Amino acid sequence: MSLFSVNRYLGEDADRSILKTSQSQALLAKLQQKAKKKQRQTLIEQKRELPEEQHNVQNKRKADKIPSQWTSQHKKRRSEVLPLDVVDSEYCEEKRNKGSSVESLTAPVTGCDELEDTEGKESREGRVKNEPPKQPTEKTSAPMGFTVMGGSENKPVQKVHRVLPQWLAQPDMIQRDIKSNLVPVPDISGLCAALVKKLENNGIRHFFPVQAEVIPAILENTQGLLIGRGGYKPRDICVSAPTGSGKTLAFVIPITQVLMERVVCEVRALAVLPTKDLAEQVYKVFMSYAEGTTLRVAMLAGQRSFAAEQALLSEQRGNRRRSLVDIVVATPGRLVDHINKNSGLCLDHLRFLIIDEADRMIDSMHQFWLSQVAKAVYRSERESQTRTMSIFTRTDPAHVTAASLSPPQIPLQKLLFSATLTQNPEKLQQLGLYRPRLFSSTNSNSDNTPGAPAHKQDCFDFPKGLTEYYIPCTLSKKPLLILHCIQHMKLSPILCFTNSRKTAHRLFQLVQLFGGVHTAEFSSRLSPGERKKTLKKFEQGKIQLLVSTDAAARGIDINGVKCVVNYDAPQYIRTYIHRVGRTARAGKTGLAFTFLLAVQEKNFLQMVEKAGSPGINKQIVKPENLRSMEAQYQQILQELANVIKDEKTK
Ligand SMILES: Nc1ncnc2c1ncn2[C@@H]1O[C@H](COP(=O)(O)OP(=O)(O)OP(=O)(O)O)[C@@H](O)[C@H]1O
Repeated sequence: MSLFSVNRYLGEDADRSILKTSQSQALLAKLQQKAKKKQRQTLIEQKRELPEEQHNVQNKRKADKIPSQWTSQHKKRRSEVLPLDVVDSEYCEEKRNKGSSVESLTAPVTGCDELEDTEGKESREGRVKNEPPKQPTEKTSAPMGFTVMGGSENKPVQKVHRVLPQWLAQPDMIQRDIKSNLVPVPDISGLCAALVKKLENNGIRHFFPVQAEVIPAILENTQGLLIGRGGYKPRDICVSAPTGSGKTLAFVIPITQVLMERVVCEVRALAVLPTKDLAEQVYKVFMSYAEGTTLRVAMLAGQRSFAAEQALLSEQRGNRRRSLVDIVVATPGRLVDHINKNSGLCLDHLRFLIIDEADRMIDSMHQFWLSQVAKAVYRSERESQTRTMSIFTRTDPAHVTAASLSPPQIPLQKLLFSATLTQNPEKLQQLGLYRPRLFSSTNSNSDNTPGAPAHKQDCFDFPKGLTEYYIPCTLSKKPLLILHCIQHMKLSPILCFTNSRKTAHRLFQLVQLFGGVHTAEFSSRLSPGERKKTLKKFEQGKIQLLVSTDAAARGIDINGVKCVVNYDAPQYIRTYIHRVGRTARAGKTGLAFTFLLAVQEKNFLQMVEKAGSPGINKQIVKPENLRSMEAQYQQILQELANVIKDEKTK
């Protein structure tokens, strides 16, 4: 028997399953009622058959007003007819329903005592007032009048609404429309002239909305020796803004600004990204703004040998270790390697931990990379003092008290960025955020009161300049459709996504055999060097169709993608958002097409609508528009079969 129950919000799917459960429970209740009715009928029939002698005993007792008692003989006989609990409760109920005197039958039976407390009493009073007998309620008739210990009860499952904590329910809002909310760079205070000049040289005279909000928020907590204002620990910052909205500069600029004032070189900023390609991209941005300053940046993503990376990190001078970098950009696996192998990466002075593509990084939390970083950051005081002569101490995060803040501290501030940041507090909790502050371009809570239930699932923002379409099609027509997009709809350059490496390769081969279209593939089949070259060619407009796996779906900033095509419909909404987000970046416009099979249409459209898409338009491509290519297509399919065969033998 459960003493209490905890109702948990399990997402919309759970709600649906609750609905299903209540439906099945209703069905069960109906069946139980039917069974009960049948039992009652049997009972009545059996009662009629009770021996004359027993009726006489009962009648005699009633007449003499003998306190109602079951004689052992009576009990025995009743139990011979039906099991005791069934007989007693049903029989009592039957009697009561008929409005007859039930005292003689109910009094000695414990299960019926319970009934007496509630319904039985009422019915007697009712009879005194000559009121008509009441119909038994659900409670009295339920299960035979006895409280079933440990049994399953037919209670409807309570629907639990999601309730967000205040910081998630009430974010600092970021304007969605980039173009009409540009903020001139000099309007943001706290940036030195050199950095403003560098921004200008890079063609940046205005900040995008996310940058205008987040840069001051990061700068406001940093003074002098990097201790929070008034000695307090700065709040962690989470940023959820659309793809291509400029999140990278939102952390690169303030971090560069803060660290430019440092005296001693130590690792003070660590940016963690899920893939090598993304790490390299962020590394390049840091490098471009660190150029001309004394700041040093290193990348730990396995692009070089471990020893080469190690040499970048620190050098030994006598018995002292000297850091050679201020900013480290890393992938989780390589980072953990360096921490565990004690390669010279010292995180004692780490001030900023940037987690880009945060939702993906949370998913990879099973790799325990964050706990390894935390271990390296909060090493015991004694241990760290033997290695570095520091005036700072760093203690494990705990409650903030006057005592805990009295020695100088280097606070560690976490900065999370994503276009699809989860709003699941349980997932975010894994990051151990300190008084987090959310900047978001969507408010998923329709009711703005703090703690009010949010009924929607995670809802995301789409780039303003993006127009979404879907094209209903059949499996065999997909290759012709992509060619139609290039040759007749003139949509190139197209970034085309497939769900697997194999499909990407086959489609690439097929389009090549067709001829007339400059095509390339982008997947883990290629080495990092080849991938880099391919992206460069695509950016230069030398490739009309780039067929890619999801390797290029997240975070990759490719200039001039006019159109994204989902050759295979993505299974998850986050994948869709990141794929289509490779176009319509930095306030520009872009098109996204998704090829949908008839069986996929309903679910896919529902998924996109639920995620907050402003609308996805239907684009029909008539079969006659593809007919001119069909004969060649059939011929090429045969050629392709031979190419595949050759490939396999090789
Ligand atoms: N203030 C600005 N002015 C002009 N261009 C900008 C500005 N800020 C960023 N950009 C450009 O916008 C593009 C997108 O920026 P960025 O890659 O940072 O987007 P993002 O929000 O990180 O996207 P994603 O979520 O897809 O990773 C980049 O090419 C960047 O150079």
